[in-house]
Amino acid sequence: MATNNLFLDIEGASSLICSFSYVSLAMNSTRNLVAAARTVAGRRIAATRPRRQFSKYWKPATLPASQTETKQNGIRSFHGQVQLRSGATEASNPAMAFPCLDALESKSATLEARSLSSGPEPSYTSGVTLKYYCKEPLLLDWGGVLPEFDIAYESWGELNADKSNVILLHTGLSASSHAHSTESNPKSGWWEKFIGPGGCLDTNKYHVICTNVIGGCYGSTGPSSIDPADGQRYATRFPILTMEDMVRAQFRLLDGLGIKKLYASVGASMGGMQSLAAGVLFPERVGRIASISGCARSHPYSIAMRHTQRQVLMMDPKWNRGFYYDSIPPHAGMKLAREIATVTYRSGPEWEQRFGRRRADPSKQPALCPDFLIETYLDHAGEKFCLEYDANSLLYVSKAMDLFDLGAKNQAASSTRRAAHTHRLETGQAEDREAAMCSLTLPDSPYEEQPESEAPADLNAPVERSSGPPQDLVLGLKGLRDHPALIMGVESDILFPAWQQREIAETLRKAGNKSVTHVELGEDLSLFGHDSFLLDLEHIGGNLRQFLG
Ligand SMILES: N[C@@H](CCO)C(=O)O
Repeated sequence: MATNNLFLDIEGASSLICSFSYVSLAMNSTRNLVAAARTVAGRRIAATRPRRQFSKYWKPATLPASQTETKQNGIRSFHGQVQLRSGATEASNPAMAFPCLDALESKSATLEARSLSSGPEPSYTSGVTLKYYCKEPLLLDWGGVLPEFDIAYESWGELNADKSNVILLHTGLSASSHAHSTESNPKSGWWEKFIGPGGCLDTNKYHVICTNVIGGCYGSTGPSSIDPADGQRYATRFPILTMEDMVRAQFRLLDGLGIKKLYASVGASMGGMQSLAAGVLFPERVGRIASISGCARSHPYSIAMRHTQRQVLMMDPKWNRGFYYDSIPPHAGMKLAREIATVTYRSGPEWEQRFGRRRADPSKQPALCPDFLIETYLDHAGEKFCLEYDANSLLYVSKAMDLFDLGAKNQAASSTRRAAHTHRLETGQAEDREAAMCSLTLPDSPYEEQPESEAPADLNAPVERSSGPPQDLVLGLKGLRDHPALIMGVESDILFPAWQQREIAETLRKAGNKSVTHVELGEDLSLFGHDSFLLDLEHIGGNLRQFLG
């Protein structure tokens, strides 16, 4: 039996009205309804009254006064109300209602019923796309292999005769290839206003291609795909990915389409990382680069923010170490992860203007569930996303972002690893499964705080600016010295802060690039933080249009 939507109302000292509804495939007898109500109520008040006390003291005083049954998609839901009488002394204060938790349980119940009646059915899909199937294996940077893979992609604008007008558009973390509406999928895309005839990505001139990244869940091969080796979903048997792996897969698509060189590689956020990586990996095949709100390597704060998202998700028991595809997806963990992510995507100043300190309903008592408008906004953002995107994709793609580092040392280490793994594949040596498994162990002793230096630090002292970008990055980006580059950032971005785009621009210049355009949008122009790239057509779009010519 599953239960949901419980509202508790303490009436006086001795009775409790328990409204309940639950979905069930079988249960409908009056006796069971009462039992359901008691179970539900007992669970809710367990925090203030241990359950055994509950069963001892709270007895049904009435049978359900009314009960209704609804049926949707073959799922039967029962709703009713029962009065329970208490024989216990009252606590000093009434127990609090938690509608936000009830809603979560309700969602679990609905999903459970759905999976029982119709089998698992992932809701993350963006509609019709083109698909490129690559039957050649893809060796990944950390030694994993995809024996074959699909790339979902969409395109807009005519491809010219010599295929020289292609713009490869890279997505942010959660976007699909659907950047703009198409004939087969007329829904608005995530850059609907940026792409089109005469637009920033002008489809009168350019053939724009956007792909879903490998590791994703919108048609490209990812953890929810079937492993051809055993016919089961990869789940967390999917190998660790890097940005460079995603870009290599995209270039396989370009090979398949006969496109030798891009007019431009364009992307924002994670796509801003990839637009640089494309140039670094395939300098001869990329004409120009636009990297918006991106970086040349992830910094610890952004890794930390993604770490917290992954942790809340992995702590959801429904995540089940990644093997949830036959069951209920970890929607609660996903919801929380998206709430944290949303905090990093927008900006304090925007929320100051938009929500201030307003509460959703100031006439009500403050609650521990979402209450301030900003809380209800985050709750909504989490709710919207939690079943749209595959949880394992979030883990893999976000980890790939953490691993991003275009510094020369990291590139060299990656090349060495790739050479060893290529040799293994070419000589047909079996993989050493032990070595390929994650052998990370927790440290024997917890992280220890380092002792403070003797002299007290002056926390208000101005931050010393280093004399220039790190040499490791300069060496790492030296292959881009001849590529015209647009590097754009937004002052209110806390996830990819503006200093990271300054760093890219300075690094490119130091590497000898004389065609770097660096634009930083101040708070007076763009208040939307990291997500400005999705919203600010005038400034983000305008500068991009100018750069592309
Ligand atoms: N809000 C964007 C930003 C991260 O790229 C996304 O979810 O994709």
